[in-house]
Amino acid sequence: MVTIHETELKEKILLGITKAGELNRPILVSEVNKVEPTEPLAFFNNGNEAFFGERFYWKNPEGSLNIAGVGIAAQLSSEQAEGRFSKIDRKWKQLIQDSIVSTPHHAPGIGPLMFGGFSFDPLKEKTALWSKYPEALFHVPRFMLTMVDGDVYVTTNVLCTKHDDVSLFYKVVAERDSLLKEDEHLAVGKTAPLKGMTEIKPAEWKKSVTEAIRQLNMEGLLKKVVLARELRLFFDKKVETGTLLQNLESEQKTSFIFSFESGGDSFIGASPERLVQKHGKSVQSACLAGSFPRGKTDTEDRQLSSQLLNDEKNLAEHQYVVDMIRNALEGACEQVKIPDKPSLMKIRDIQHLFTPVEGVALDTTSLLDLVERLHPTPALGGLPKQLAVETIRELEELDRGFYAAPIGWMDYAGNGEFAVAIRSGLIQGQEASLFAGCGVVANSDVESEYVETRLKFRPMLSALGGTIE
Ligand SMILES: C=C(O[C@H]1C=CC=C(C(=O)O)[C@@H]1O)C(=O)O
Ligand SMILES: [Mg+2]
Repeated sequence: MVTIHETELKEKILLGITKAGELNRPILVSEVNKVEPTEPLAFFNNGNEAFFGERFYWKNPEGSLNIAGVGIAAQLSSEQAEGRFSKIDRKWKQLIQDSIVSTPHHAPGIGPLMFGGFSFDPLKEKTALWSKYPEALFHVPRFMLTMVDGDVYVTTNVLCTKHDDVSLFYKVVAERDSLLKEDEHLAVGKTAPLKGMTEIKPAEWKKSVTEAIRQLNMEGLLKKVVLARELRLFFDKKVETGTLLQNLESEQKTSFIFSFESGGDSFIGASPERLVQKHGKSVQSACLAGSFPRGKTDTEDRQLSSQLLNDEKNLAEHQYVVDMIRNALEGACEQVKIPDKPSLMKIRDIQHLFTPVEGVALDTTSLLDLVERLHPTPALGGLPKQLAVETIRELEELDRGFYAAPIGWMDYAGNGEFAVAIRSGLIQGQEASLFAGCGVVANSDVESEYVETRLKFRPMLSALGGTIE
């Protein structure tokens, strides 16, 4: 049980209500309290009854930052295709500019923060699958538990309007107390039994890969295109997302673990791929493309690793990503440092070619500028960017929604981090869709690409109690 001895929130909310009247717009009031160690996943689970559909969850691969958001104080969204990144950036800056923030604690990820993401391609025709997720969607949580390097903080965010009164304070404190006083039971065990699964149109998918290979061999501009497909799962009961997150955490220890709820659906994943992190001026990104299976024994695994590091097709697939990320960041950074050769990232179900990227941002560069420049990298779209996205729009049957797009957070100081939402799935009650794609280049082989996508379904499928060869 966590107790917060309230000091200033009431005063600040009353101030917020007055300011909202003066400026004639809602004012965000935010307070941070340090609390006894509490698991963010337990806090997330405590919100299951009262706040289902209004939560998010985030854990970085290093395990140094773990955030759970419950409830929605404010929502920022965009249905526009053009300028959606800068629109969200502007809306966030406006909200923060007038806000009243009360905190003696300063670190990326505590205090007012928005969590959410963007769709992969706003110009792709939409299906019912992603009806709960617009082209850009961010939530400022009502309550947020952040664990930073082992210390735990609760942020309370209240959006005050001129019509509110002091009862708002009592309501918020009662909600927060009930969230924090719940028995912090960690969900353990199994998710709902898996009843069946269907690969969505695998033959059509292979045909589009064949067509992409044909186009890549035409001596045109297109160098690489990433094509993805869907696996639909059916369960006996509603999937417990808290349990799913716990399974992902224990099975995918070095990945970003994320969940973002909207209107009753949950978009969840264990992504190994950082799109970009910005802390102050320091920028980190990563190139992750080129894949081989893991070996069954150490010897076989080492053999596969050395083959991957020397495989021409995978090295080409990887190099396109390195070149594009260098280009994208050079316009927004003073310095960009990238090693000459890739190393390996080995995760439970697969191994990848990996090149880390470091930069120093220009003073004028915001995190969402970097996201816009990078999305989609050739690990998710292809090369050249525009042509690859158009090719995907035409050849791929899947409505990607938030799959393969940026997901993450940005705080009031402009710090934040976005992962690429791969190894992910959309949970819809008793059903789920998992997504996996692969980088197709001129000398790709259709059958091997198909097998590669099967490997990429595994992290989510295993955490949901399924298997695929
Ligand atoms: C598009 C996906 O993976 C990307 C990231 C790493 C390796 C990839 C590859 O080797 O094809 C993909 O570019 C996915 O997992 O759905
Ligand atoms: Mg590949």
